[in-house]
Amino acid sequence: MTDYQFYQEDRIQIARQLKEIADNFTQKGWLPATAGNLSIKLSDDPLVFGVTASGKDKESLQLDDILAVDQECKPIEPTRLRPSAETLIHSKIYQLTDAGSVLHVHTVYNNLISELYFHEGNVTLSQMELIKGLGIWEEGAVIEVPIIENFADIPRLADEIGNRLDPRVPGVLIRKHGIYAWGRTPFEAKRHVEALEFLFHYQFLWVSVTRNGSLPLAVPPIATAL
Ligand SMILES: CSCCC(=O)C(=O)COP(=O)(O)O
Ligand SMILES: [Zn+2]
Repeated sequence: MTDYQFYQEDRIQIARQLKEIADNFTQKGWLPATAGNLSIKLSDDPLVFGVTASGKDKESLQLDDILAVDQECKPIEPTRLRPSAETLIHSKIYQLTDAGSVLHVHTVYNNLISELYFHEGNVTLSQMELIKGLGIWEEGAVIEVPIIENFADIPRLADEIGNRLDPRVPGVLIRKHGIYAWGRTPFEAKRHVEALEFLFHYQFLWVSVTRNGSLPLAVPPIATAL
């Protein structure tokens, strides 16, 4: 039996976990138009991880839409699937952090925030209870989420993400593209995506309220008690 065959059982397991996460994010509208890619690490040394195939509709992800790749993003065995075009970013994050899972989603609020704060290089989020969802429990915590230019050249984009990672913050924004977030487990990575998305949504609405003196028209009115 080759080393790679040895991963077989784990690969079925991680395909199920990735599908569960994709289905959940789909309900939230976070994987539109085939956007997004998701991965779970199978082995540290050598680095091997399961990642979604490129161009698949992540809103109806199938278990066989996931393939296992090595550190260079090469499939570990013959397959008709192409790994996500952004697999190099996953590999970079696995190499530089203790991530066991890396998740990437495109949302309207992460795109808005990435453009609103791009020229500052990061978005500062402070004194929000949901910062604890990132595993940061100090009172009055202030964090800065890096914002990277959306380079079309993926090796350049991956290098830039690697250069800007903040070890305390499990996520980076790519300008008018989306977010990469990660965690030691798929559950933790999902929690980090959800916490960051909540914080971006809040931040955008808060800035809209305070800059314009009113809520944006698109915000539904606050429900009144019956
Ligand atoms: C239609 S989304 C453009 C590509 C992208 O940003 C993305 O997240 C999906 O790429 P993949 O190769 O992983 O399908
Ligand atoms: Zn993307």
